[in-house]
Amino acid sequence: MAHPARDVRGRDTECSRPETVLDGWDRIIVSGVFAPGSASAQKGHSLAQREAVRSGFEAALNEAARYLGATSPNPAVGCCLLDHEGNILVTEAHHRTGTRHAEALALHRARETGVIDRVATALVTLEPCNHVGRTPPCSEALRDSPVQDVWVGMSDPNPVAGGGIARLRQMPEGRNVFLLEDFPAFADVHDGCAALLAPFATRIVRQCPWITVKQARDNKGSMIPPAGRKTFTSQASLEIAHRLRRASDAIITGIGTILSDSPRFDVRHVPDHEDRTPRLVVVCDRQNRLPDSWREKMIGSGFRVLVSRDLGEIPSLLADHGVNWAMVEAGPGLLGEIRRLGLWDDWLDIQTTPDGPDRHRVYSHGPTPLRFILDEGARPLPADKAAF
Ligand SMILES: NC(=O)C1=CN([C@@H]2O[C@H](COP(=O)(O)OP(=O)(O)OC[C@H]3O[C@@H](n4cnc5c(N)ncnc54)[C@H](OP(=O)(O)O)[C@@H]3O)[C@@H](O)[C@H]2O)C=CC1
Ligand SMILES: Nc1c(N[C@@H]2O[C@H](COP(=O)(O)O)[C@@H](O)[C@H]2O)[nH]c(=O)[nH]c1=O
Repeated sequence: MAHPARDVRGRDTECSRPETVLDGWDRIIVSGVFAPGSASAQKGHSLAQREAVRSGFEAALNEAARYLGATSPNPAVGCCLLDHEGNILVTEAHHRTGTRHAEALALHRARETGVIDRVATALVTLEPCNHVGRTPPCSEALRDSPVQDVWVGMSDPNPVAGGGIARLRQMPEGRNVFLLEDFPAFADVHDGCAALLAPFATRIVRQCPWITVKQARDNKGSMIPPAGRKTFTSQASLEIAHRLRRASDAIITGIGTILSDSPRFDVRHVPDHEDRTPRLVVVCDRQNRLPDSWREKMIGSGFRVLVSRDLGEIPSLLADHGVNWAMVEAGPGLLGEIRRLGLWDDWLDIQTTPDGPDRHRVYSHGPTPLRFILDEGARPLPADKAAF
């Protein structure tokens, strides 16, 4: 099949951000250096403070990314609490809808572990909420804590939950709210927060999920596995594909894939969240060819199965089901249609090479949550969470 980059360029005209091509996964870890005289320095932050903010956000992002796919329809959010010297005291994340938000959980842990009086700074990847939902407003939790400085990674695109920054700005003199977007030296950290939020933000703003296509090709460019097999990529690539399954809320596939492979679509090569919501599979099938046996097997394994005769309706259908991030695992037939309609946000192209490791390319229209999927191999799970 032809190279997907052509479509990316085609859609660039509609995009405010330039095309991002990430080649391999070693270059997309959050990192960077501070320019001397940066906005942060002008606003009176020392180098040590800026480094503390950077490493705190990195910790918060990595922790939150582990819950992508578990929090929906809520966003994945991380929070890191620092002491007066900039040391990390607590890093926490939102785990799933209905449970404590990241800030509230981090403050709770700080109280539980007796470090609350040492907390000076809170770094939050998303604007703290300001409404009473299933949990109390995080803006109040921060206001009623010893936190002096709050750093906010992204403002909340959800009109219901916004207003937290304004509320925090009413904190008494001497307590500050900083937005990453005001600090050019933190542009890459801000991009990290945008990438983490992209699935949720897309659903809220566009009423459709973030859609990632995962395409595996052999060394001749074909997507078709050898006879008798379903996959041909390396173990490392399968792990990436299964991390993507774990992080996404739904799989879009085509009837051709079901009939050829009878895919399981479960998460096998990486640890899964025990308590994640049942996965949703949408099968594009216009002629009712879906075998009952496959559907029943999937439902028996805890999946919900929807059938669609109209690919174009799928994004809004998924958004109605609270899906933030959908991945496509389909053959060349459906991928051709998806490309033609421009129904994708990023595209992971895995190509096997004759000798040596597979080659991974990501095509994206902006900060892509795939960075967290590709990056995870470098981050072993903490011992206490390894068995989640
Ligand atoms: N390497 C990889 O990453 C992957 C490879 N594969 C391989 O791909 C092969 C199967 O490929 P293929 O047959 O193309 O299968 P697909 O999964 O791409 O399904 C294609 C079918 O989707 C339906 N469809 C197409 N467009 C639309 C639309 N606009 N709306 C609704 N339905 C639509 C059509 O069926 P109908 O006309 O009946 O509705 C079409 O025949 C297998 O060998 C499998 O192993 C599969 C997944 C991933
Ligand atoms: N061929 C191919 C992939 N193909 C996808 O994996 C599905 C099989 O999933 P499961 O039944 O859960 O093992 C298959 O139907 C197709 O969607 N994936 C990859 O990472 N690499 C590969 O080489």
